[in-house]
Amino acid sequence: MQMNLATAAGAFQKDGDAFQAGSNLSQAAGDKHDMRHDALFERVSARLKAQVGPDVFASWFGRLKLHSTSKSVVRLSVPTTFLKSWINNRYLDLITQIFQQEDAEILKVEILVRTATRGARPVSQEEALPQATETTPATPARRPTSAQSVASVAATTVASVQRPTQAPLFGSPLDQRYTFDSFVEGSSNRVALAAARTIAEAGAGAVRFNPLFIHSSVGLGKTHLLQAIAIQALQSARAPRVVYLTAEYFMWRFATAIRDNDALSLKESLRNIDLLVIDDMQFLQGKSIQHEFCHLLNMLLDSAKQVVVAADRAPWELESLDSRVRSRLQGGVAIEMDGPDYDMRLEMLKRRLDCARQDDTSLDIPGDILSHVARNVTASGRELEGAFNQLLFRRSFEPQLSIERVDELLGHLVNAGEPRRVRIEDIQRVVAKHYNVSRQELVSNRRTRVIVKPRQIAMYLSKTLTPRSFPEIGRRFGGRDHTTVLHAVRKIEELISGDTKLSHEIELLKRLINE
Ligand SMILES: Nc1ncnc2c1ncn2[C@@H]1O[C@H](COP(=O)(O)OP(=O)(O)OP(=O)(O)O)[C@@H](O)[C@H]1O
Repeated sequence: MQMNLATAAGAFQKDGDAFQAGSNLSQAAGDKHDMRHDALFERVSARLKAQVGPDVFASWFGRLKLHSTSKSVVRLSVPTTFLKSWINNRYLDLITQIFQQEDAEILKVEILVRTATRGARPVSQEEALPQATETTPATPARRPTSAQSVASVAATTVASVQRPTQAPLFGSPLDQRYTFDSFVEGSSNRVALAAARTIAEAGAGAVRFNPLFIHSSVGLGKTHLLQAIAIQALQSARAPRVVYLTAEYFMWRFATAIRDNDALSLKESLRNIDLLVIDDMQFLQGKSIQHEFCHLLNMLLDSAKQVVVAADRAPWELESLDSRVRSRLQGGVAIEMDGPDYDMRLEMLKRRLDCARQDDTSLDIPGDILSHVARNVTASGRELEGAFNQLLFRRSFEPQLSIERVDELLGHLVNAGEPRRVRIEDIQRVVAKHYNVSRQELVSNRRTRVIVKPRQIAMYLSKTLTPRSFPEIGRRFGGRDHTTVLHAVRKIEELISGDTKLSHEIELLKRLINE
């Protein structure tokens, strides 16, 4: 699972690279900024970085570029509509202020979307599509018309926060503790959080990423984030009709409706929702249920209603799903979340303690114990929650918990779920050595049999031994498409099932890699 700061920052910047070439061209064609302005931009960037901190800067401003300048207007460009909207909403005043401190003549700063600025024509929000993330496949996003803007969703509630005048539809219960306020932000989830907030707040002019697909391994906050979207949307003045469901609940509800001959009215009630939030998508099963879901998805997306989905894997890896559902889910934006780092884990524990203190003000867990737990319980938010509950429970009859005692109590959680991290480079090195080829050959374009098979085995091992996504593995093998990796993994799986020699060979390679 990899959504570290660099990839998070890169996630919305895919077209940035495409622009690089364009930018040179446009400069050759006489872009209106000179060395003086470049230096000004550099100074402003440095001050901005100092002000917002390197993490935030890397996430949101890493690909901010100077586009053009006139006497009083500075135009900056970013690769995606999402970034433009984000910066406009949150940082434009600050950026303008810094520019003005550097050059008092500057009156205005404008942010443009880069791909669209290539032709020197700033595009409107409606024209610019949200760009795919690094984990988004090439399938082009559908382009809703401006009249279909998700930003224009109107409103009612469905789940637990209901407007009294509206009859509720249906939904899984929302946990009111799962809010944006209680969600700890960090480099591993910054992009997902930003996208989630944008959808929940979606006012006029909001950017559309539809469907938004959030994926991560277990316990990393998908449910928390999805519920936060639903809760916040329900609180908004626009009062959208929100349905939050787990895939299992959807299945159960549809199966019951079909059994009771009530499917029509259920479908009718779902027609009018504005925001559909579906959790644990990997559990959606059954041909007819998937057919219904596909129908609902098509209907909502076609009428530009927002859909948010979470699963434990990327949309194209949801192999049990009907290909039409999968394809529709791939048409939006997929964002992967990674595990929390130490600072995030510590912050999660502190927030939990603050929360617990609201019920019992005498509660206290010393800072050194909290940081010890944050350092050692690394697997996921869920393990951390378990560790915290253990501490709280124990503390009531063992008030003086020592670090040693904490280790004893939490032994089963320490480093749980985190086997030694295997790196793709290690896999490539071991496989290359074993098959007597070079690492360069493994990642090259050569398609001779002696290279292709080891390459496929290395890809297979990368998928099974690391949490990397198909696109990421593809990139690490010479920039190949994710479908090539998928094909390799399937091929090797198939071969292993009928070829004992190969299966032993792979077991041996696994042992060598893990040594
Ligand atoms: N960034 C975060 N900030 C605060 N709490 C978090 C964060 N990430 C995870 N948690 C907490 O960790 C616990 C597990 O998170 P959650 O249930 O949302 O994970 P999940 O990704 O949906 O897992 P699963 O795949 O098993 O459904 C929850 O109590 C959640 O509040």
